[in-house]
Amino acid sequence: MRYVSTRGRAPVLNFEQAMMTGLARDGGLYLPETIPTLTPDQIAALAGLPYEEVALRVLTPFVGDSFTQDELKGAIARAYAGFDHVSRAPLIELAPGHHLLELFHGPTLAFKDFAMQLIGQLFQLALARSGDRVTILGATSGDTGSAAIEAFRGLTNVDVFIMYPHGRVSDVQRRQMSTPADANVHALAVDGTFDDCQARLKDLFNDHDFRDGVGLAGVNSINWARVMAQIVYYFTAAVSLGAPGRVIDFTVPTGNFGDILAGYFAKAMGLPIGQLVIATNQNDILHRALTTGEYRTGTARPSISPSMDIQVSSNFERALWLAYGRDGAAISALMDELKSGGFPISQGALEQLREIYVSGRASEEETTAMIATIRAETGQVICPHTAVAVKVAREHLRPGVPMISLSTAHPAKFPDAVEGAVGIRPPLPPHMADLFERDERITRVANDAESIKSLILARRTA
Ligand SMILES: Cc1ncc(COP(=O)(O)O)c(C=O)c1O
Ligand SMILES: N[C@@H](CCOP(=O)(O)O)C(=O)O
Repeated sequence: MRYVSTRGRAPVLNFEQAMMTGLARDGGLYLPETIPTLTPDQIAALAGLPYEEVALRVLTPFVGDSFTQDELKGAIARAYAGFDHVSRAPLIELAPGHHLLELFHGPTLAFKDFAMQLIGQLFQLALARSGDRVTILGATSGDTGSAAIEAFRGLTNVDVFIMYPHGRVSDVQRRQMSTPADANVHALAVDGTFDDCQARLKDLFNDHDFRDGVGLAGVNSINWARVMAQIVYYFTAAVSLGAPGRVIDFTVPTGNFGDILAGYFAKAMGLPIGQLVIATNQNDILHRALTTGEYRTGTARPSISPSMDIQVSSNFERALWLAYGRDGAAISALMDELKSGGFPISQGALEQLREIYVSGRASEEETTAMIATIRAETGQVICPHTAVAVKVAREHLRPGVPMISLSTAHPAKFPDAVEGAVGIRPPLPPHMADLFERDERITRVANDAESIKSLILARRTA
């Protein structure tokens, strides 16, 4: 499989190269040149298989010959062995026809573990083969950072620097990043928003001398491997409800657009997904883009679903590339316009996007109310990101078509929001029970590429 950049001017790479490269050298994002498909029989045959086997069958065509089947199979097995649920991604019925896909049974209690645990394994295989050392730089609104630290902590050939917006992640999320004692991981509190962190990340990737000098690698969803790994649970969930024999709808709480893009790829591979519903919180740039046709950024406002406090939605570039007929020059021009505030989406591209995605938003009050409603109706306690999805999903239910809402984080990661809605603080699982007794290690850093660069150069060992 060959991978091409959304901006059309970076080298074409194989899977392993694209994974180790992260951001393309022209500033774009890598995507597979063609989308592999599974026949209805191949999809039907996934029913009842272990998660790991489905992952192997779905991911193999994307990985191509970068890893042998044994290597990939071993990496998948190790990636999911630490999950605390035998199904890895269990599906529970919330109400007749409306299901929750629980994606928080990995070590850091959010859906990020599905991809991060796997790419942690694949990075180790690739680095062992090449003998290289890398410096991973990540930007997080809370969950990617903790998942990355968990996946790469303690490795001798990797340094990990995670930038998060100071004061804008939950206490649990911050402590997940700041308490690991491993010398190779560094939590950086940036004076800014998540969008600032992501922009600084791209600044440093686009500084080719620095990038090459420290062997910069990226594990945000700018890395195609992140999106790819998330395709799998769309298959396991849909097949367990009768796909390919019936159409299934999905609602995805959305910020950086990685998770819902994985849903699009599942659909393009042949999974009969009907609606793909984008659910945003009050930072609703994507909902506004779909409804008005104008993709315009602003400043993210802190919310009770902080992981989705995002205005510049990185993976939307991939969706635009597909909608603009894979025109790298057009995407480069649009991304330049985005730096000065935004752009109108062309009519043709907008029509294509609207054929694939629908959208909705949940205000702060609606999110809180939905946590309370679900608790009252089912006894279930859901996290605020999940509540955003459930609220929007309920507006898109269709008779006879099952709806699956993605439950992207464990409620214990956001105890204040949950307590504000239902008066209880969900307990952390046993492996994190002493999280608030552990020592924290945080470096405060200015929202400035040079300061972040100096810090990395001073701290890295790899
Ligand atoms: C808990 C949670 N839900 C939803 C999202 C949004 O996912 P994406 O950025 O892939 O759109 C995030 C952040 O990525 C998250 O951490
Ligand atoms: N919500 C994310 C933001 C980063 O997204 P990514 O999928 O691009 O890594 C987070 O929790 O950090």
